Amino acid sequence: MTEISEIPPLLVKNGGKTINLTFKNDILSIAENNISSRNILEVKLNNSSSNKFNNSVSIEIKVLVPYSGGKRLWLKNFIFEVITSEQAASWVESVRNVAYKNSKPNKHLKLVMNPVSGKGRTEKIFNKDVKPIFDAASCTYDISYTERVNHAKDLTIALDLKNYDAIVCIGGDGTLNEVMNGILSREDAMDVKIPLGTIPTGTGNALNFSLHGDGHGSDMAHSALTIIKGVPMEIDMCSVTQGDKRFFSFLTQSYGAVADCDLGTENMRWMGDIRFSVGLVQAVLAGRRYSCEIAIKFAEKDKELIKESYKKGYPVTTTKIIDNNGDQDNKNNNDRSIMNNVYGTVNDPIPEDWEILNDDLYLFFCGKTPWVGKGFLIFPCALPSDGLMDLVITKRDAISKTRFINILKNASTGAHINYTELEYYKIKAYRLTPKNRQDGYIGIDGERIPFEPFQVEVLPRLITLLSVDGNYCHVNI
Ligand SMILES: Nc1ncnc2c1ncn2[C@@H]1O[C@H](COP(=O)(O)OP(=O)(O)OP(=O)(O)O)[C@@H](O)[C@H]1O
Repeated sequence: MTEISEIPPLLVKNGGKTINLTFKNDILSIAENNISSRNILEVKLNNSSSNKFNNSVSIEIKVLVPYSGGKRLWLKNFIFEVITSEQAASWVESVRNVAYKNSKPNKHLKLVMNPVSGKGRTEKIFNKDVKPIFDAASCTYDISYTERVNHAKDLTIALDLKNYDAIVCIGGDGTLNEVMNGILSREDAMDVKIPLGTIPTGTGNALNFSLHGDGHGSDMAHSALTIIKGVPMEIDMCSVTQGDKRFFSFLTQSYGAVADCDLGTENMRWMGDIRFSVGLVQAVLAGRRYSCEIAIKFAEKDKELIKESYKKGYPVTTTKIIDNNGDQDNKNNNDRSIMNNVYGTVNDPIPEDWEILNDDLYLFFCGKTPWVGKGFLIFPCALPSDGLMDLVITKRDAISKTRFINILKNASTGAHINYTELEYYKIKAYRLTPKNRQDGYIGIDGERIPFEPFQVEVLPRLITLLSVDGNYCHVNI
């Protein structure tokens, strides 16, 4: 806003009156709401033969105006007849410079569209809610439609990236996961800097909630705006090994009640978001026993320290948070050649300094993003590139079923982590070996993987996203 106030006022005609057009007064009063430079999509001078003013020059401003309590944005065009066209030309230039101070104007985008994501209305949603905003910002694009599982990954591997300013996934988190795995499977993976954006037409859209918070996470206009005006943000990726396979996760790995409710409720998709809550209660009441051995390389065990560090901005230099084993190098090293696992794979012996837990659990949930769905802020201290994963564990013998469900209800605000029965850690790596059952659910970024041991570690800053301000949406903990 400070930059906007630096733009001098411009005399224009509006409704027969001559007014001083400034962003602080006139545009704001017309829009009856606050407009920041981020919301200005395009401003240009027109010869009035093409609009309602005769033989004069007009100024046209396309902005996204907040409405509905600021939760939604509405695309509006304002047109004013200008008094002096020379003065107007320099005014337009100033506004453009402010509006695109931190981002490239007129981006050319690669859109990867999953037509079956969410309720299968992806293209309709795009055409109605997103395309007009991209057009208003003079963004151009070409679209590839995914036709099968892993198609987004294959498309990304084959993509000529130099043609684009960003890759935009129009779908859910599964589509994003495939595109990220596609980038990291390319021969030039270590040199790829192209940022990813997301239009949340999936069912969960965890990344978009993490970028924009609960209020704006499912809003198409906010998401489009972040693609147009967003700031690059590097994120860590979790390298997962299972059997002889290796792949990447950017959101979560889950075992226990949350995995069952996420993956075991495909038949309830018609319910939308509610299916997760219904599934969770079902899974817990069914009294399933989630036994496993977990070997963990801890970084920080003290919940209060984790919260304090988050408030101050990770990473902090407490003696506890920093461990060695070459990891410190990893964390501070900008060299993206660190695609190799520091801790080997699930087929190697467990490193000696890892701690082993053998417990029956309700929940094992590990992740890199604060929100894992609307109203589900399970990892409030998660950060995009602290080189660590956040881990939530609840042991069966520590808590009753109803208490567990009640604590998880508090995950809408992140307050669940204040309950002593819920363990919250920062970790570097772990191996989970399911026990006592032949089959069950293990979820990686919300997709099911075989019910077999798997190992995960964090590799720093491998993918770049477009974000609102270079961080995930701030959480008040
Ligand atoms: N044409 C297609 N037909 C069938 N499956 C597809 C097709 N295109 C993509 N897929 C698969 O659809 C799966 C789900 O996609 P996506 O995650 O984007 O949507 P979602 O499941 O609705 O959202 P979320 O993951 O946020 O819950 C992906 O794993 C992808 O492989």
